[in-house]
Amino acid sequence: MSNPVYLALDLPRLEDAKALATRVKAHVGGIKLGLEFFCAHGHHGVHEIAHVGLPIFLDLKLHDIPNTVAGAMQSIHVLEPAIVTVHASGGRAMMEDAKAAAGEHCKVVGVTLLTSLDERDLARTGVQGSAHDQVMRLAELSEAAGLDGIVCSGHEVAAVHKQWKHGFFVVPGLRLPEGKIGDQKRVVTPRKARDDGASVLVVGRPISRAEDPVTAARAIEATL
Ligand SMILES: O=c1ccn([C@@H]2O[C@H](COP(=O)(O)O)[C@@H](O)[C@H]2O)c(=O)[nH]1
Repeated sequence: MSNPVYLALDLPRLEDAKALATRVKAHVGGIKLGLEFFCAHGHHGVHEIAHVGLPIFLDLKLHDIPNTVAGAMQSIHVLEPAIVTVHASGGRAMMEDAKAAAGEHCKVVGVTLLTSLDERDLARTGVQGSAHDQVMRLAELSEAAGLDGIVCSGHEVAAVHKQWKHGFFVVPGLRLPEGKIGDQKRVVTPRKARDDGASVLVVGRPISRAEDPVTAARAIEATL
């Protein structure tokens, strides 16, 4: 079985990002490039990281009117990403158009509720009910729109997996028991997320900010 861990390269300097990806590449299954990286380094940066030889996950969390999101998907097509994210709250038409504009080999997944949010945050955005219900609702909408899967926390992945048998589930907000949680709120261990049905485990700072990133990546790998 291939390594489900994708390293989130949330680093401002391209040279540092390349060096880290090269160092840990034997212990992760892919590289996730998000907004911080893409805003700083764009297509050039993605090409540079692709030279490391691992699948690229573009976590751009697209969220706009359908025509604009479809245009953005077409613009990143040349980068041949394995996975791209859109916000499921962008609605069914937006997700349908995003999927239609994606390349044949690119999985499009819908972000349900960010792992940095909890029920209180959700209520402040005007959404009543539990985090669990919000994730289940947006998972259903993502499936109806033809997406490949969703992004959710490890708290919900077992329930989503039960409802969407062949879905592709990306789980960030992962920490070993002794790890610093930081700005994340809905957190589980990588092992629990995997056991509950996650397809991809996103790990950033527990590796990128570790004193020895190779040892940290190996320690996570050893738990799986
Ligand atoms: O709900 C979400 C969606 C995306 N992310 C991204 O995952 C990584 C997590 O980084 P850590 O350093 O391991 O906390 C980061 O790139 C986020 O943008 C998420 O955390 N939650």
